[in-house]
Amino acid sequence: MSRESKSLLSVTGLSVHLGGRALVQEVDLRVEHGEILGLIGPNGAGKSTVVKAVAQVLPHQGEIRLDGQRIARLGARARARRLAYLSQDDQVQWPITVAELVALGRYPHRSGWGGAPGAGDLAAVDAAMQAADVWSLRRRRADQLSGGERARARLARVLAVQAPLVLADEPVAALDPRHQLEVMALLRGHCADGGGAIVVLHDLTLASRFCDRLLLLDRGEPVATGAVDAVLAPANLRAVYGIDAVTGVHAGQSYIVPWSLEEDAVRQPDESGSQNANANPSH
Ligand SMILES: Nc1ncnc2c1ncn2[C@@H]1O[C@H](COP(=O)(O)OP(=O)(O)OP(=O)(O)O)[C@@H](O)[C@H]1O
Repeated sequence: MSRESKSLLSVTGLSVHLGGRALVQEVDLRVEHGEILGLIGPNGAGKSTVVKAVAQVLPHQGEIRLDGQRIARLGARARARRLAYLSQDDQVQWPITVAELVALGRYPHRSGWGGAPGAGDLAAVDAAMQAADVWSLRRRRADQLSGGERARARLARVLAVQAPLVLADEPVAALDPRHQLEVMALLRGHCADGGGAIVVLHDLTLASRFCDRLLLLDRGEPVATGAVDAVLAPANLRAVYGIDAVTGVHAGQSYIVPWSLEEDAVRQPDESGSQNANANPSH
């Protein structure tokens, strides 16, 4: 069996052209069962475009396989059961309750795209609302929630699918620190159960804490991919973001905190002993 056929997701030579422009060019990536791949890069780098192409909502070139099967050959229902997509567009347009919004995640499992929900569907919806901490909001109108509440309700809809692969485009952008940690831990839990995820993140601290591997994009092209420490190397942060970062180790795990613009990055270790990336080139 080839390496690709074992991966939960493998993407080869992904390119997206829209409006006469190449938005993404020649991106390769894979997600193994049990793994979070963090997709990072500056604004406009092409992160959402990659995720949308994998979710099959944008035309693209290249090969995308789920557990070795070409995704283009899967029917819409089979695909929707195996891949759940949390888009960056965070609006809820309809005056439905949170419970009804989350139940939309079960449609791929119901007969005839709209048959009555079974006990398994109801249990999945309840579990997803509990996990995303929106149980107490379940009777509230989804279009009247705060940004953070809405983000968790939309995440619950994605969790309710119980798809092996989750594609989450900036799932923590609107969340307070506690809910950010909870959402990342939820995604880790999904992977611990054998699933996998691509998570688009701007927060490099969360990326270093929760992702197994990273893919760094810039201007539509891959700059670095692989182990977190290697991708977040000082040279990459400077080249792509024009920043330097403080790094350290806590509880046996390395972390990173974006610290300064490249121009004023030359600093001495501070009194606490932390060093910036420039002073600690080995990262
Ligand atoms: N429908 C479209 N038609 C033309 N260009 C588009 C379209 N959607 C996005 N783009 C362009 O493609 C590039 C990549 O956009 P994309 O949304 O993938 O970036 P991103 O890395 O997710 O950015 P951000 O961090 O700001 O969300 C940008 O230059 C954007 O303006």
